Amino acid sequence: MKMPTVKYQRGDTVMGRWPGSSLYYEVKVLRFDAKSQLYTVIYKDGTELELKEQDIKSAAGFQTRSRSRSRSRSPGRRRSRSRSPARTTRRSSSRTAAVVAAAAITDSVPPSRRDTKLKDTLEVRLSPLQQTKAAENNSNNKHEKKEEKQKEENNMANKVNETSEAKVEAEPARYNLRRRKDDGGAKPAAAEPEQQEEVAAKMAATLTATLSTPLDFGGKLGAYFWLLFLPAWVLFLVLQVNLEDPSLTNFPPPLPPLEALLDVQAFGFVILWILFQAVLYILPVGKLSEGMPLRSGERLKYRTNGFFAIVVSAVAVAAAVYQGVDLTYIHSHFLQLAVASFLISVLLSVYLYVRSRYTSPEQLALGGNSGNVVYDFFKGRELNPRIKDFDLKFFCEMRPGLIGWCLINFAMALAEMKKQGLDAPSNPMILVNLFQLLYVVDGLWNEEAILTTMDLMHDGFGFMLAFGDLVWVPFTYTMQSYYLVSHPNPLSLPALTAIVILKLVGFYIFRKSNSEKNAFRRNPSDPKLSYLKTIPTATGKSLLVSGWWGVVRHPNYLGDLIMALAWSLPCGFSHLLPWYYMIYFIILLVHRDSRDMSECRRKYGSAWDEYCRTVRYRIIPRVY
Ligand SMILES: NC(=O)C1=CN([C@@H]2O[C@H](COP(=O)(O)OP(=O)(O)OC[C@H]3O[C@@H](n4cnc5c(N)ncnc54)[C@H](OP(=O)(O)O)[C@@H]3O)[C@@H](O)[C@H]2O)C=CC1
Ligand SMILES: CC(C)CCC[C@@H](C)[C@H]1CC=C2C3=C(CC[C@@]21C)[C@@]1(C)CC[C@H](O)C(C)(C)[C@@H]1CC3
Repeated sequence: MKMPTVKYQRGDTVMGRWPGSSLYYEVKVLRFDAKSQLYTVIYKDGTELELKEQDIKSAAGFQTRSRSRSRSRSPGRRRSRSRSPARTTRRSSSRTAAVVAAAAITDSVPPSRRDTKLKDTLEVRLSPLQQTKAAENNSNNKHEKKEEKQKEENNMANKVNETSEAKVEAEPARYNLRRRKDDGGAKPAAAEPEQQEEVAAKMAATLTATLSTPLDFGGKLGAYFWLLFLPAWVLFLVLQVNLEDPSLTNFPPPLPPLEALLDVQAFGFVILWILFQAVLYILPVGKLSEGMPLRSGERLKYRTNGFFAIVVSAVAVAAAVYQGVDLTYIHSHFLQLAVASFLISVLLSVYLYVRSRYTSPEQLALGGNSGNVVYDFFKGRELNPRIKDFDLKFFCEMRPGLIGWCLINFAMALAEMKKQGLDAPSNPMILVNLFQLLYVVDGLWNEEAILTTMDLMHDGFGFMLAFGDLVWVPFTYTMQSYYLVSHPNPLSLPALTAIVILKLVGFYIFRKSNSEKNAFRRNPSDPKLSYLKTIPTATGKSLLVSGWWGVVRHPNYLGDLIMALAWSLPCGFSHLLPWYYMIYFIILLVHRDSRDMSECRRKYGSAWDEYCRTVRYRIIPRVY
């Protein structure tokens, strides 16, 4: 059969870009599909992929270009020394992989900038891989005294291979969009040594690309701004909500004297609360869940007993109230409690920053290592800071602030009864309490699912999250209930019913989509998910492209936003303050979405573009 007149013909040997990377490999053209405008090509190892014309280069032109760049050890040059583009001697695979990655990057860089770019890449980005090389050297020297260290380092070298193998196994042989049920015929590429190296090269390319993450949150200047603005904003909100007529025009609000802000007793209560949660966290109750594989291939274990923690906390609070403890103290000392939590979050962030200076590079997050002290302090450097098995980031994100949020809401309900002379909390107060309690309990019940979220997988633990978890969540997410204490807003039955329905719809979307992604990430071949379509990526992970994740790119954000709307509606429209959460949340999620988009584009390359072409909207179908 003759192929239609197209640029490359069947049987042509050309260079095909590996999806998601800048690496070009020698491939043979098998066919061209005029409808999809895709070439089916076959790699030397038998892998078949469908590529677009722009991802293919003529072999002749490519070799000429490669030769002229021979000093940067381009793919072309490597080809002349080994049988396949990424094939090198096994011993030096990791280092070579990194060089391959670095060389590949030069492909996309204009010649004038190539040298500097390559130099930067090698200097700045190779530290974990250099360690791997060091591990190899160490393992050769059997008489070295530092046996422990050697073991550790050898371990790491092995892990690179283990991950590679896992990835090769997971890597589907075709780059196509179809139901996974139909995958029967598609054999995964065999895990041969040279393929491990090839995958290591791909991993290195991905790693190198990801490490060059641009600074976020407005960069270094932005970090200064947020460090000052965030605490000031909390202070502003707390002072406002206490006023008879809270309004954004009351700016600046009357500032209380310093001694009114600092309260030793309030400080003590916050410390006690955190310690109480810490004790519940370390109790050997509940499941030990595995986190997602780290860059080293290791999987950390997390004690996911959050539901147990909130139940015990509720019992303890009920017992305290029964014993006559006046929880309205939380309402009357809200500002002091917020200031105490703020101080604790600052101390924690300083500790986190200092300890991150002594942590090995592979334990750092990919984004918080800019070299600028203020930016790194704000963004967080270490990915999973732990004291023995105690995971600080996981604990702070899921326990004191989150459960504290419910405790504060409950205290606000008591304060409302006291202030308004009611026998029971008002309907709006009950709704806000129940809605937010459901949100927190659900988060704790599905605690394992947080292990596949951005914060746990990608973000370092620094001021932003420490402050977010310990101050922002408990002291600003409670604005609606605080507001209702002194601003009653009676609701009609139809309004109440409509709000409840809205909340349930939002919750359904939120829960279903989060669970779908979590189940898929944990076990991509889960038979229960076999009806879903996926796009394979060069990293070995696939992307869901049907089900909830085929409706919009962040269905979980959509559900969360609908719920946020249902939390503000009970407070009515007289003031902007109870709507603060809704406004903040739109900004947070839109920013988070774009952060995630660029991260995924870097990680998954053309597969991500394909996903975005298939699923066109980000959060709201047909709108955004
Ligand atoms: N109440 C609050 O204050 C906040 C609540 N949230 C909620 O927390 C939850 C988690 O949010 P967040 O961590 O931001 O983001 P997600 O849970 O949406 O996680 C994003 C990650 O999911 C993976 N992913 C993206 N698209 C796909 C796909 N098509 N198929 C498979 N995997 C995909 C990617 O990671 P990879 O491919 O590496 O696995 C991506 O980095 C959300 O429900 C959000 O609404 C978030 C922030 C604040
Ligand atoms: C201070 C900054 C402006 C913003 C800080 C952001 C943090 C407050 C949020 C980042 C991601 C979060 C998540 C939850 C709480 C808020 C923070 C920490 C979450 C634990 C709430 C409960 C949910 O069920 C969840 C899905 C588990 C959430 C995960 C993300």
